[in-house]
Amino acid sequence: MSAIQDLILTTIDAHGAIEDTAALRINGQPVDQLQVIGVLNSLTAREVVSFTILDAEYWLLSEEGNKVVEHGSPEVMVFNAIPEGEDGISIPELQKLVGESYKFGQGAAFKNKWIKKSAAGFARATDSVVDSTRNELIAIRDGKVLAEKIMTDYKKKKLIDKKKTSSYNVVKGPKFTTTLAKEETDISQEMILSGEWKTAQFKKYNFAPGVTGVVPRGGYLHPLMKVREEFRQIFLELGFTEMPTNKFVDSSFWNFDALFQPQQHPARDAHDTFFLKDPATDRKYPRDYLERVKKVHSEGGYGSIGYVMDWKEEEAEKLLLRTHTTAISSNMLYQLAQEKEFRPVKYFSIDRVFRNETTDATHLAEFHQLEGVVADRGLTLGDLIGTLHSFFQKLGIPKIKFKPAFNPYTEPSMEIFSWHDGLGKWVEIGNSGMFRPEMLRPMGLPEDVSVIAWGLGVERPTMIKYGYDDIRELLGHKVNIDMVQKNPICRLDKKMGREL
Ligand SMILES: N[C@@H](Cc1ccccc1)C(=O)O
Repeated sequence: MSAIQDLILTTIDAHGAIEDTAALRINGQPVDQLQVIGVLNSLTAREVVSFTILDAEYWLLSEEGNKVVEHGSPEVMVFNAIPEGEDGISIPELQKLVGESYKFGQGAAFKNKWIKKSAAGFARATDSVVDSTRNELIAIRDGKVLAEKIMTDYKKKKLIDKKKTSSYNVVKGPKFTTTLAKEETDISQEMILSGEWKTAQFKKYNFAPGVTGVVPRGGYLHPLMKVREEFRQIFLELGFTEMPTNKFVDSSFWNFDALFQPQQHPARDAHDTFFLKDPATDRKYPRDYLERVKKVHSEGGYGSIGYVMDWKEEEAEKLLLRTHTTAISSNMLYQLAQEKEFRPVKYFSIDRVFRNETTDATHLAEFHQLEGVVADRGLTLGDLIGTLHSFFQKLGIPKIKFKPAFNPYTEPSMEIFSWHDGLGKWVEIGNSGMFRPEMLRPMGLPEDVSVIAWGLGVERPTMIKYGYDDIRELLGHKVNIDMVQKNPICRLDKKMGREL
């Protein structure tokens, strides 16, 4: 409860009413009446008190009036500046002594017969004077109201100003109490969980005409969409073309087999991958390409011995929710290989992928991946490292390092780590490598063409940027709207409306 509300309620309790709130004091200081009316309005709405407005006027010294109190009135200043005796003082000297007030003070002092002309200029015409203006202004400052004529005269001379105030007369309302329960505005999750809502008192809705509520905020971009757009801009600036990412469902063929991922690989287990029940299979892949993929898996080729195991189309035709965006890359590279003449490409994609994970604060069964693919003649691991450096530089991650890793479809492979200032350690942010000939040659890409590629999750940088510590909040309905508003998106494009 506010100190003012407390004071109002206890005063009424002790005296039955408050005659004039102007008399209220906290620590000896008068209480701000603007705060008083705020409290009174809310207490009145709850019928705890009712009040009437007391309008009052009071006088205040102007800046000029305060100067008179401090230095004396101009005519007294002029009188005091003239030395005793008949000779008096020269006008320029007197002007210099009195300063600004001279012009006004000299006339008044002369009119009052306090000073007279002398040989030098002016001499005193009386022994002493009384500064009644100053005395009266002091009285006004201390709250006295003098005769109307005097007041209007000083007002005309701009020595005093009239001010208006409001204070209040307060009496008990029908529901008067000194122990006022806190009123809740909204029911919260915590109140529901604790059961507090059962006894809590809620503020009444105010349907009074002309009362407007808070305009609900809405229409903001999801943090993931913002980060996705930032990534997209970086790729576009680097001259990359976006791959179409419009299907979540693909066959195991494009998601695994085309990438030379062995059919016995644990990732192809239902524990890790979501397979479809109905339809469960699809054979939308070229037969001749399928034959070449089958061959490289089971028998090898292009300098590889393959996996020396049976390869079954029944595994390849299984439909699944794509487990990585590399399924899109394999499709696009195959299409590129079918063009009459090879042309270098730089592709990227940013989209959702799915894995059969137990969800917790850092894992979800669906998340977003960002992928880059560059195909050209004569690319080396140095190109991959250099491209990643410039890419992460643009992303605002200047410190990266690589660690040798293994992927069925890349050789060499490198995990990408970035230095995390907040955590004070290196964190894994992605994976990369050079696609293997066992993947590229069956597609029909020329022997001297190499493809470098990398992929990273979108959620982790988004969580860091927008202050989430639970990934489930990011993809659930509990959007941290304040964080979203603090980070307005720079650009919007039509494509962004597609998802989420
Ligand atoms: N597909 C890999 C990332 C990757 C992409 C391209 C090349 C190498 C690795 C993953 O899901 O982690």
